[in-house]
Amino acid sequence: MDMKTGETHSGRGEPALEAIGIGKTFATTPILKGIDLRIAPGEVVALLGPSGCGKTTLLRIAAGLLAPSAGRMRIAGQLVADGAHHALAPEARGIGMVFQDYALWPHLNTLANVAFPLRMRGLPKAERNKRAHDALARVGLADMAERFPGTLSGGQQQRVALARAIVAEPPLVLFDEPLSNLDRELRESLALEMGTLLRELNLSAVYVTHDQAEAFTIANRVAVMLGGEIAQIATPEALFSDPATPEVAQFLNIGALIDGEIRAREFRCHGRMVRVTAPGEDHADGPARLLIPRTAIARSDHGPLKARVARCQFQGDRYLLHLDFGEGDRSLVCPSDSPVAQGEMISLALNATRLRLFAHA
Ligand SMILES: Nc1ncnc2c1ncn2[C@@H]1O[C@H](COP(=O)(O)OP(=O)(O)OP(=O)(O)O)[C@@H](O)[C@H]1O
Repeated sequence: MDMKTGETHSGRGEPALEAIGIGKTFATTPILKGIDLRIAPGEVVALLGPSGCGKTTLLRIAAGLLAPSAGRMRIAGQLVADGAHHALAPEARGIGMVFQDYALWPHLNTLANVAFPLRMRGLPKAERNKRAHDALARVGLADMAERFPGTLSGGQQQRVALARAIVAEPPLVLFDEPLSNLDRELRESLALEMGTLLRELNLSAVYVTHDQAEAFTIANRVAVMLGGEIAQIATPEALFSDPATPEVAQFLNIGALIDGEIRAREFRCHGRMVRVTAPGEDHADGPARLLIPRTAIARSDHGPLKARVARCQFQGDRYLLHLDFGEGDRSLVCPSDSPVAQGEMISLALNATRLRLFAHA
């Protein structure tokens, strides 16, 4: 990278980010366990996972705020971390960052805030103002250059933060839960806006969030992180239709997971309320877990699947039946036009192609 202009000369055809076997141990506790991740130029990957799974730690390693204990990382082809011995300083990585709290300077106007990283790199004033104006125009704030952050809405401030992150045309932008401080409604509309903007700008980005809807709205691919590992990385649609493990299905709350066994190509659960032909390829006899996604069931008087109604919830335009399959699993719900008494058994039709079977390890 040219330290004066902040231009990154490493190849744009290289992956925006490449992590190979990244590990991180705090004291004696392994927090990241061999993370492999490759982000193509123009791709947005969300790191999605429960609190403590290591998302922020991985992001901080990419930013250069933490060194890994093991593994290598490249940004746009440039080696930025190699085990615990070599780590390029954050400011030498040429990346953009957007944080939870926007971190805008209250005493600088929008244009000066956006131009700030260029000022740090010693660009002449005319050049940095021109580039800051361009970045503001790209996020749709061309006419707000003179305004101060305190006079902007939360959404506008977030767009200023994005303009500042992209002003030096970084090969990679890191987002650390940028919408998590906002209330739900604003978060949803901003996620939609941010997703559209990231695609239009053709940015390469890592986007950390624990909000599934936000990850699905914003990212091309979502990496589900569980216990310091990437349990699965795929498009949102593929995660839902083909979760790699029961844990991924459970974290994404796709439907009910029922323990049982396969015998002669038939899955049965011990409570005997579920008995279906085992979906997919040949399965060996033995203990297994069946995933019944919410999208696989519908009420039907003569359906093959039986469930007990645990709760009937009135929702204004319909009822939502919370179902119990006899093992205390209440994660399946089914809409209904009419109320059903608690404890009543109902029949369900099944879309067998959507069922998923996991053999017990
Ligand atoms: N500097 C540190 N020293 C010791 N332990 C740490 C340090 N930083 C993080 N951890 C631990 O590493 C684990 C992962 O933290 P991390 O912040 O990466 O999780 P996260 O997935 O981003 O969670 P959240 O969504 O709550 O931010 C946690 O158990 C945390 O307590």
